[in-house]
Amino acid sequence: MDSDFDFDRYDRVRPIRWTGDTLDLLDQRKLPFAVEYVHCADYRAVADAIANLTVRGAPAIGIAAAWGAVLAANDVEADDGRAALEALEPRLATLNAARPTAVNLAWALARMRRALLGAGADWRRALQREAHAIATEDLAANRRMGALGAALIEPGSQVLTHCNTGSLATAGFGTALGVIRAGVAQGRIDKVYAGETRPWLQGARLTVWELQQDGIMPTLIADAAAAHLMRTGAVQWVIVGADRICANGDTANKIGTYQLAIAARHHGVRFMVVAPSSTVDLDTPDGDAIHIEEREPSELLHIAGVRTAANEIEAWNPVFDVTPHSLVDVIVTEKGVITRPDAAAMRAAFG
Ligand SMILES: CSC[C@H]1O[C@H](OP(=O)(O)O)[C@H](O)[C@@H]1O
Repeated sequence: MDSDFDFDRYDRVRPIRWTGDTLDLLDQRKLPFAVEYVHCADYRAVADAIANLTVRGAPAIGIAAAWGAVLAANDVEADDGRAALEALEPRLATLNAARPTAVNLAWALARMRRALLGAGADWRRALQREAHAIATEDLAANRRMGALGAALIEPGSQVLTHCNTGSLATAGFGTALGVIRAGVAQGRIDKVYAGETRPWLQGARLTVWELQQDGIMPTLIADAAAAHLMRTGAVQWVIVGADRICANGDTANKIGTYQLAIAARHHGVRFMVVAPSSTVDLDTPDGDAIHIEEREPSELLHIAGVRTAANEIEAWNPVFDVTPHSLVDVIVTEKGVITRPDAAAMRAAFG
């Protein structure tokens, strides 16, 4: 992106703040009508905040877990990093178990383990440095992806996005929403449609609010309106994030992404997945191997605490789905753009 790109104008939200003693997390359960922070003083509070979606978004939960590992060390005495890791391992496992689908949790905690194994008596500083590096690298990756993804979008385009993949889901700027921010700033994107993203409403509550902070006014649509919108010819790209990208290019993302990809292919709308390389998991061969998180049915049966479905019924609430690589036109990471992703292309890019 041009050196004069005004990131400050297009990146005003920070969901994660390390104070030196606590991890302060913007409570995304209360947005857009309340801006409140939860102050986590120990690793259990961080694990709970990840599990209950106080903080959410694949890169953001990895960053939160990294700072959770720093908090976990507060009452640990050890002569070096290896001894500290032995004492910390059960706590890292608690953090890792908070949510299963996004690989970024495991990736971030693996980096924290490596930092400890290489540390001597200064292992606490090594942990803090690593957590800070993970967040700093994520922000830089997002800004790089913004430039790479926006360059693929023809001026005058209109796009559809799903869920929230912005500053709220990352260290800042966002993944798919970072591409959209950059595309708007460069005059390539004229209109942004945002899917509401039931049942947790990340689109209606988070993406719309986040873009408003930047002065970008999206158009909200019901998830069920997406295929009809594509049929009208109104959008040229569907741009989404990812929680795990497999060795063959299959991607797990927010529930509803798979049907967007099917509709996009049927209507000749191009489909872009944007995620940092920390979301790429070459150890997972394909989408069938991904653990899809299922959350409480109550999240589907209520909106804002008000029951919206008939009483005494069953509900099934998977919160991710898998889009096969064959339906993805491009994957954008900070390392580059992969066109028509498949196992060979993933090996060439990341192997
Ligand atoms: C850049 S965020 C990636 C990903 O995370 C979101 O899921 P959740 O809100 O449940 O954490 C969504 O799938 C985004 O696309």
